Amino acid sequence: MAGSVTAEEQKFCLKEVLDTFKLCLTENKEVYLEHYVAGWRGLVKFLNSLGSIFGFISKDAVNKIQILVTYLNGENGSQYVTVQSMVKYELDNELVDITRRGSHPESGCRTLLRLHRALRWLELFLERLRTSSEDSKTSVMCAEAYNESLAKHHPWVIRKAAGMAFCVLPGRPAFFEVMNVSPPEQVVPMLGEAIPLISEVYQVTEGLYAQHNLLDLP
Ligand SMILES: CCCCCCCC/C=C\CCCCCCCC(=O)N[C@@H](COP(=O)(O)O)[C@H](O)/C=C/CCCCCCCCCCCCC
Repeated sequence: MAGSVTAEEQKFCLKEVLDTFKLCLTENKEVYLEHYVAGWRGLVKFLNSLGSIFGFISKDAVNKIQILVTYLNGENGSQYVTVQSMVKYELDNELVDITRRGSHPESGCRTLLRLHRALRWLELFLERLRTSSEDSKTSVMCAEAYNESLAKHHPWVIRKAAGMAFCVLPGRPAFFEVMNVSPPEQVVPMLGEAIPLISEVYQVTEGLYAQHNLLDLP
């Protein structure tokens, strides 16, 4: 049926996300926006499978993905092929609110920055998952990763809501099951493959944003 999304398409698959992040970097270490947002889309599937308490997080991520997809598919889409070209285009054309929110509250640069900060959370969380023992608590790993990364950018109310959502995260075995990896023993090696890729994409973006003083965009 045209336009309908099958259950299979909505199902998270760690391998799929891994493959997407593999495609993210060009030979010159630029970040393809198309694959970057595809990686996030895949991750949001995981979040959606955890229940409605994560809906406010998923909604925010989907909203930001959609903003970037609209730029990618828009009339200036060719300027948005890589994060590097997006930064250059938006800065050259004064399309970014640099110090306070003004006429460009949804620039590609500030929108991607929010996902970029979340990518650091993901890297820290996955590394904890990878090295955890069977009885480790995903809620604790998630909260620790959050406190080391995203939390400093969020107001009290969001930190509280996120903290409450983390408490209902499933245990490590159920969590691994949702990753849809067969056999499940492959989850840890697959995380071992995914984390350096995610980390490299994060580092390249961080370097670019630092170089242009964009790390604190309002
Ligand atoms: C490999 C499989 C295992 C891990 C799967 C993880 C799946 C995670 C999928 C998505 C993560 C959500 C990314 C959230 C982006 C948040 C961006 C952000 O910081 N937005 C805030 C600021 O935006 P503006 O107001 O300036 O536009 C916004 O205020 C935030 C709202 C929502 C709360 C965000 C809390 C984020 C918590 C970290 C994610 C926890 C997911 C737990 C699931 C394991």
